[in-house]
Amino acid sequence: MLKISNFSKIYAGGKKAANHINLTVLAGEIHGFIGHNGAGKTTTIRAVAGVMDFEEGEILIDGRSVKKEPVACKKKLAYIPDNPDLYDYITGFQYLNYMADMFEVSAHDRSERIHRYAQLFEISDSLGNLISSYSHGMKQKTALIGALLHEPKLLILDEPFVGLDPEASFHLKKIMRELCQRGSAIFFSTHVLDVAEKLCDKISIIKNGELISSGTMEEVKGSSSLEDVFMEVVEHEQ
Ligand SMILES: Nc1ncnc2c1ncn2[C@@H]1O[C@H](COP(=O)(O)OP(=O)(O)OP(=O)(O)O)[C@@H](O)[C@H]1O
Repeated sequence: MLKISNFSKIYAGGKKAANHINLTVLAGEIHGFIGHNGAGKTTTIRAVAGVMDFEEGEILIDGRSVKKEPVACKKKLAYIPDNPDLYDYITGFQYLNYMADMFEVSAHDRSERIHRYAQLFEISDSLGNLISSYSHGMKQKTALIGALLHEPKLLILDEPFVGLDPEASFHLKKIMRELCQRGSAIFFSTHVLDVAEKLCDKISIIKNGELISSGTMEEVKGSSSLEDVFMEVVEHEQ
């Protein structure tokens, strides 16, 4: 579903934030992306989501190039940045209908999904209010619902659990598993290693723009904890 080949990114000013990254996420997989602050996670995620240009490499979504077929790729994916900026002066409900229109979600499906997810995330009563009145977590929940409305083939999340209350985190993990069971793929970054260890089928560790470990959870961590392996590779690998 997602194939990153030889991806490199050099920012204006010369910072090489990603260096020849190769990574594949198959349909039905939850793939966690971990690394220290400034390692290159957001850079990679933004390139995959098609919101940042890059000089070298190729990124394919369901076999189509994010560079050559950006619209076809965007139709298949949903992307939530680490700090989602929504439109302040519309209501949550208007925002969700706008997203549903963009992704051509039928009236029946949007109504059922908005209702179901809003109830799960306990924001049904706020959807009629302006987004400017929402807390950070409420904005995040609204962005999540908007991302889920068209059942994306690839869901890309940058630090999805930051700012969510424990109940919402629980529901999000369940939704992520269910989405993958229906054949979608998920690629997400996190600093919460316990969550990554429990939730992910595969894991990739990035350090200073280089992928230093990638594979199934068993391949990457063996019988150790993910935290121990992370500390070891981040401290000792080049
Ligand atoms: N727009 C930019 N211009 C120049 N350098 C940038 C830019 N964005 C990011 N960088 C640099 O690229 C490197 C990777 O940043 P990135 O945001 O991808 O890291 P990250 O792994 O997501 O970090 P964090 O866990 O702190 O969110 C960092 O050294 C950062 O300073």
